[in-house]
Amino acid sequence: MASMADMSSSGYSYEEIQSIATNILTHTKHQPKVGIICGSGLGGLADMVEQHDTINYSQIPEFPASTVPGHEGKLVFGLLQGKAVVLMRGRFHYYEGYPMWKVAMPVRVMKAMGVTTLIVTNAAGGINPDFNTGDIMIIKDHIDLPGLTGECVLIGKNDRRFGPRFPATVDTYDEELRNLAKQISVELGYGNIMREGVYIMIGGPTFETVAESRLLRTFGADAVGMSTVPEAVVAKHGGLRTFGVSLITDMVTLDYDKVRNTTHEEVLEVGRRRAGDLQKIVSNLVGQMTV
Ligand SMILES: O=P(O)(O)O[C@H]1O[C@H](CO)[C@@H](O)[C@H]1O
Ligand code: HPA
Repeated sequence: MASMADMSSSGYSYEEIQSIATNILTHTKHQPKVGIICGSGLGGLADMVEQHDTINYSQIPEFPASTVPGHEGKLVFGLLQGKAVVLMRGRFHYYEGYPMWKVAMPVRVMKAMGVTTLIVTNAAGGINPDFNTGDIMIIKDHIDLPGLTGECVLIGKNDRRFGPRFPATVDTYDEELRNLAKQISVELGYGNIMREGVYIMIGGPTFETVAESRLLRTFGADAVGMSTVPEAVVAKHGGLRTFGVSLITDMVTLDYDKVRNTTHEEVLEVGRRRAGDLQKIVSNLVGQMTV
């Protein structure tokens, strides 16, 4: 694949994406319909997958490498609650040095493999003062801060086979799936920690200053993270149904008298404690959704 896209281009061609997908499918007996991208420390969902085939990213030509602790760098195919899924145990982030298109390129590969529904999970900082560490937030909407400032994942030449030049994004997160997830959460006894809100993406890797957190709050954001939005935008562009969910792993500092440092270790630690709850909700959602 000598002509593969480089850092300066707008991404892999349609044919290149098809070829990557075809290559990956030779490693598995499954034909996934649901794609799941696991957030920091949230890869344990893969352990619930039955009859699994696991492929390291390093085995896949043209796939980026995971460089962040809590992101293992594996594709896991198998059955989750009886549904054929593919999980990314490890996602790519802009702050790792990847161009935006490369961060989200696995979503196009998933679609080329036959995926019609995308589930994105992440660890996020709580901005809404009514939230608590350990809460689970269904993403109702997002703010693409990099996109608004000129780093939209869809910048570059548009191939209509991927989607339209000017996609609407108002309904990126499927209402039916959000409602089903809320119902499942209540049934599982998680009603008291379940939230719904707006996720804002920052470029990272710095955690926010107090002034920045205050700014993000005035924008109307409930939670902040460094991922998810490029993936969801590419999914919407490609006509995939999307569901997003955040585990609130820390609360951002909005008060100069209560300054505290957020660390990635803390994010992973909360993930270790609460990932099981998120996994139960997501696996039940997959089990009950129509595909
Ligand atoms: O969004 P995910 O991949 O869950 O990870 C979140 O956790 C990391 C910071 O601790 C950042 O990468 C942030 O985006
Ligand atoms: N800020 C940004 N990204 C994050 C945070 C945060 O507080 N927690 C987890 N990911």
